[in-house]
Parts: sequence; C-alpha cells; structure tokens
Amino acid sequence: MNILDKIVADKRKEVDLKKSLIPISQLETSVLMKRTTASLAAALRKSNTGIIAEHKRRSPSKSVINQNLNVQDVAKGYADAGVCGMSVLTDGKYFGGSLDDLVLARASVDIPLLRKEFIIDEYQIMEAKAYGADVILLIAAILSREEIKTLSESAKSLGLEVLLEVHNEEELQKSIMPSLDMLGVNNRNLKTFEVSLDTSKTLSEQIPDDFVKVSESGISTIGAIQELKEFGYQGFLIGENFMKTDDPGASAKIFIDGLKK
Ligand SMILES: O=C(O)c1ccccc1NCC(=O)[C@H](O)[C@H](O)COP(=O)(O)O
Repeated sequence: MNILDKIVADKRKEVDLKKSLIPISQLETSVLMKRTTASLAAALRKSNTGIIAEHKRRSPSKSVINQNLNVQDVAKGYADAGVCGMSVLTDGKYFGGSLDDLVLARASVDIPLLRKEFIIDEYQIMEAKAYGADVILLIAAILSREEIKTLSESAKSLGLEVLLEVHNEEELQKSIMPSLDMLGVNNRNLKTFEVSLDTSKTLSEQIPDDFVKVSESGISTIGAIQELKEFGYQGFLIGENFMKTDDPGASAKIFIDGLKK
C-alpha cells in the first residue's frame, strides 16, 4: 500500500470515530459557524506575490521539520509578512497537526485560512467551518468526480472556498467543475514523494482561466516563483522552506520582500 492509500485508510477510521464522538449537530453550535469567511482566491488575484504559507510540523517525506513553534506565533508572523493566506495542516498522525492548530490560528489572524487535510467526508467540511477555516483542500487523487462535486458543493453552501489539487492530466480532466475556486498543481507526487516544478509548468495551459492557479510544494526560491508566474500561476503554497527555520514569519517576510524587488 502506498503512503496516500495508508493515510486515507487511517482517515476513514478517524472520521468514523469522530462522528460517533462529536455529532454534526454539536459542530453546528460552534460560534465560528456564523462568521463571514475571507476569500483566498480574491487575495491571490489582487496580489503580486501570491504566497500561501503553511504550518507543517512534520511530513511523511521529510519526517520532522519543526516541532518547537507555537502556531499562534507562526500565524501572526505569516500575517505580518504579508502572505495572502495560511495553510494549516490538521492531520495528526502523519503531519503532527490538529484542529486545535486551526482554532488557534483563527484566533490570531484575519487572513484566509486553508484547512489542509485529506477530506473524504462532508463531516470534515463542517469541521473546517466550525474550527475557523475559510478554504478547504480537495485532493483529486483520492476522490471520484462525483465525490469532488458533492464535497465542493457542500463547502460552497457553507461559504467556504475550494482549492482542488491535482498532480496529472487525468486528475485535472476529471475534476474541472464550477464549484471549485482554485486549481492547485502539486509538484510532489504524493505516492512517490518525487518533486518537480515541471508538473506545474506542464499542466498550466490545461487549467481554464476561470480558476486561480496555485502551484504547491517544493518551492524554495524567488526564481522558481518568477518562472511559475510566466505559466499563469498566481498562488504559491510553501511549507517546509519557511517552517524549517526558527522564525517562519521572518523567513516569509524576507522571501516576500525579495519578490517585490
Ligand atoms: O509533504 C509531504 O511529505 C506529503 C506527503 C504525502 C501527502 C501530502 C504531503 N504534503 C502535503 C503538501 O501538499 C505540502 O505540505 C504543501 O504543498 C507544502 O509543500 P512544501 O513547501 O514542499 O513543504
């Protein structure tokens, strides 16, 4: 079984357990359910830099990245640096994240927050809203077209935006539909962990202009962003490059200032 299949198998068990412990009716009572969400797509469209900075303690490909930071400090640092949005990994077993991280980030900043999760069930979308997200991620590699439609429409009905992630042409072709806001190309093959920015470059022209294009993973230089912009990308999801430092917010600021020059 590859790592993605393992993550999804574990996620199914986790979601079933959570549903039995915290019913949807309880999630609906969260004060955060009533709030107006912020638009990441709009922030990316009007930005010249387009950085979405991620909170990522560890990962299957890199093991430990940084376990010593306070998520609230990281969120404030990213917001002060001028990022367009923050991605918060909420998977515990493989990434060391949690829904508490999302709530704490929400309490600290007003910038758009992406719940970075392996979403397979509408319950997780309700959780995303109840714990403070503005955007959810859907991964085409683990969902059928029908599931993408149901989950994205459910997110939209709650006022959440949808970032749909693909890694190849087949995933892209099966996924395109009006209930998506942003199309992300993951430069990391989630089955082999190989990273190549060529994935974003190759798929770019097949992404319809109605969607904001986001390039994800393996981005660590200003040069890479300048190149990806030429292929029409307006969003750039960066995790490890910031999180491996002692002060991710300061690293993001130096990076963004460099992009403005
Ligand atoms: O990062 C991993 O090892 C990974 C493994 C399996 C599934 C997903 C994985 N990462 C999620 C992401 O997409 C990245 O955290 C995100 O794009 C940032 O990537 P990076 O800048 O390379 O940290």
